[in-house]
Amino acid sequence: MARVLGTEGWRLGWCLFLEWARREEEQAEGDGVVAGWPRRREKTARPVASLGILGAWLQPGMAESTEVRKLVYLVTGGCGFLGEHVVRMLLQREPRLSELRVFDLHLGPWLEELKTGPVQVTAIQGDVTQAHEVAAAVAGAHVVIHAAGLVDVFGRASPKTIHEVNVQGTKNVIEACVQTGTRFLVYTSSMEVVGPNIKGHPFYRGNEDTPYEAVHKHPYPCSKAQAERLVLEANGREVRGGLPLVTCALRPTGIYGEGHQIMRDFYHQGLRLGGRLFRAIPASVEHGRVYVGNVAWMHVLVARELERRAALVGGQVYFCYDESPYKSYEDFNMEFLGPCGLRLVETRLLAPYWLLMLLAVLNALLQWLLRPLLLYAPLLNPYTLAVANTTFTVSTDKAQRHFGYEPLFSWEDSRTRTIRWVRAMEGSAQ
Ligand SMILES: NC(=O)C1=CN([C@@H]2O[C@H](COP(=O)(O)OP(=O)(O)OC[C@H]3O[C@@H](n4cnc5c(N)ncnc54)[C@H](O)[C@@H]3O)[C@@H](O)[C@H]2O)C=CC1
Ligand SMILES: C[C@@H](CO)CCC[C@@H](C)[C@H]1CC[C@H]2[C@@H]3[C@H](O)CC4=CC(=O)CC[C@]4(C)[C@H]3CC[C@]12C
Repeated sequence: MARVLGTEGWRLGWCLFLEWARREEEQAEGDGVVAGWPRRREKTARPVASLGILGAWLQPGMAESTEVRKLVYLVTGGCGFLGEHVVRMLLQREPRLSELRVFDLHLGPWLEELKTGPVQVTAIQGDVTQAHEVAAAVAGAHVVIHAAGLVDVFGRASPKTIHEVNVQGTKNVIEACVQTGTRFLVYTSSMEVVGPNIKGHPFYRGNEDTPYEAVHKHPYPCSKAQAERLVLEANGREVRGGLPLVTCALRPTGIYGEGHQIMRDFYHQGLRLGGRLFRAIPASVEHGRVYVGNVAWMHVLVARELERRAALVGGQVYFCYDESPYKSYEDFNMEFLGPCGLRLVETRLLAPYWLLMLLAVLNALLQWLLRPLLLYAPLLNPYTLAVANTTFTVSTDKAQRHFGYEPLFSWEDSRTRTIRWVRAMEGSAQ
């Protein structure tokens, strides 16, 4: 009996010691803050429950992998082209994730298949222009990746709508962070906040510090520039609970990869034209492009590092870059469309720049005339022609220096994946 009691007593003592150690550890993590992260409202189930408290000691690796799952992320625009890649990347590469909230005006059916994994995926159908919807989605999140936006350079939406979604929507996200105590905000900005400007000045292999006269007229770049400014100005604002907000902005150049709608449009246009696309832009005009997987990876990395390197990363902008080659917009597209059976026909003599501009202006005029009857929104308009026809490329290592970014996908990988995706479209939606 004494012996049994002795054993029980030893066990009890050991358990009490472990419990004491656990509480000490939690205490050390801070009051309501786990190493700078606000603690989740509901308590995460302790990972070693099935093994008993000793399990934590018996299987430290296992305990570690589940124990760390305590972060809640929110991705706005999570069902868009980039957003979907960010969502999938977070699930694959953010081991501390416990819940992933995907907020979008239009939810994708593919979200369902993500709901079976270890991370709770919460789909939220909502509108960033509605402050209360945004606040409800942000409440309790540790990190917000704000990728929702109205990407329209074709005149489909009115300038007012573009402003409401891109500027007011971003204001709502910032205010929601401040009100609910969310400390970390990553904003998906765009190269367009810099240029090309309306004067057509080239930006050749520039970086974040390259002087450039950023002059905008078009609603899309105007809205992105305004929204980016708001996000950067919000860095350091006190959020609920008294801690400072940490923000940064990522500026992708032209994103490409699986799911890219404009690539899809070019592919189908080529098929309609008997497997041909016609060169309109001189091959010497370089246009910066970056693979969607690498843009997503940059978001995941910077979101992770916002806390650890708040002083360095907070309030900063980073161009998104990888090993994609510098080429003209059309030549770059041919890297994928060529292997899928399209060819680029040289028409420089047939279509000089003045003629293209004439066509572009005609398109704009037609769009305006037809607006009361129908939406005419072709790819070619004076703005898209100017962007495609002005060199804009970046060469920088700022993201590598500040938060250790290296592209996850090589150029070969990015190319192969994109070609595979285009090939998968063959025969499908033609
Ligand atoms: N596609 C590109 O080449 C580039 C895109 N960007 C930026 O990346 C972000 C994502 O762009 P993409 O994925 O290309 O566009 P996308 O149109 O595929 O995705 C945007 C997502 O935002 C959602 N959204 C739009 N209005 C909303 C609203 N009112 N409330 C909630 N959700 C709303 C859309 O439903 C969509 O799922 C945007 O902020 C865009 O400005 C930046 C540089 C280049
Ligand atoms: C003249 C046409 C003949 O083939 C080619 C027209 C191509 C244009 C539709 C694209 C050329 C450059 C693109 C833009 C650029 O990549 C920068 C962008 C950044 C963003 O944040 C959103 C998208 C875009 C404006 C992108 C849109 C399509 C082009 C204008």
